[in-house]
Amino acid sequence: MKTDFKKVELHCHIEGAAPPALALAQAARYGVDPASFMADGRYAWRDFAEFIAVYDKVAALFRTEEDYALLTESYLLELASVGTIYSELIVSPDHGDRIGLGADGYIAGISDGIRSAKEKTGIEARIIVTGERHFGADSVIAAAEYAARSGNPLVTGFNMAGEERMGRVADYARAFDIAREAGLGLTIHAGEVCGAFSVADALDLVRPSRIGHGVRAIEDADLVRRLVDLGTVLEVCPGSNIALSVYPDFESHPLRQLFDAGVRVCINSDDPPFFDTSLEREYHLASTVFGFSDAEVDAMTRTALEAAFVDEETRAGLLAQL
Ligand SMILES: Nc1ncnc2[nH]cnc12
Ligand SMILES: [Zn+2]
Repeated sequence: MKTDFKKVELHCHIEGAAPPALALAQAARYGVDPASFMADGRYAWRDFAEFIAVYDKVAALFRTEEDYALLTESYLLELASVGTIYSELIVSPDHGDRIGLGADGYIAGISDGIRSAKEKTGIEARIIVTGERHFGADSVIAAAEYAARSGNPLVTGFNMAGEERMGRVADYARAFDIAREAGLGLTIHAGEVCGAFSVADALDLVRPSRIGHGVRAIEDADLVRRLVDLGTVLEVCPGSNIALSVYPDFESHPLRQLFDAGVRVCINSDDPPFFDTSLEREYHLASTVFGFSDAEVDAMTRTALEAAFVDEETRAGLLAQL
């Protein structure tokens, strides 16, 4: 088994990449009591709803452009150190607004972090603006409008994350129309907390080229065939799914079944320190627990690059590195 895979990640939330030690340092700096989101040096939550609430509290510890530049650069340097050549970061302008930094400062800090990591290591990265479902349809539409007019060449995609049980995809479809018209790549969290119907809704109403998670599509054989026919790429995050109890253990996780059925899948970490994971660990799990051969792991990395929201010249350069 190879251990030095070239790696690609399409699905990691920027605040979800904050190591607990950094969050604690930020809390001390801003005089925030960490007791409501951390215990014994770890993020503390018991279920998906609490996880989302803790995520938002951790996000509120990053308050300046410099805070975001440091967080972004640190995560990308870590990725580069384990052989990652490309990363897409899921970012929410709402978090910038909510701490008073504003969306522009928030994206500027993240962009600075991306540029300095690229200078130091060569790692390529892009920004996927996301609406947070639990902040309501208006805020998701505002996030799409922001992404559509951003003019920042690093902003190449639009996503929707957050509490999947809030509303139906139809309530948020307008946001995706705005992003599609602006030429952004589309991906959406679905089939994580909610069942196969949420993936079908996403395909019907958003027509995304990728889906965040999507693993619960396995509950509907016709839907699995539809994903195969469409070539939709699932950004699968196994460690996250186990930590959030979408599945009780890796043995019950459908990654292998989806791959064998011909669904295009790739491997991601989602919010690594929240789930005691890392992209490196997710790759390791693919080889060990899921039993993928080296060639199959490389094929998933290739799938990720084929589905990446980058221009064709950048894609060709990245594919050439595999
Ligand atoms: N796994 C996840 N699902 C939905 N929203 C999220 N935000 C951060 N991580 C998330
Ligand atoms: Zn996610």
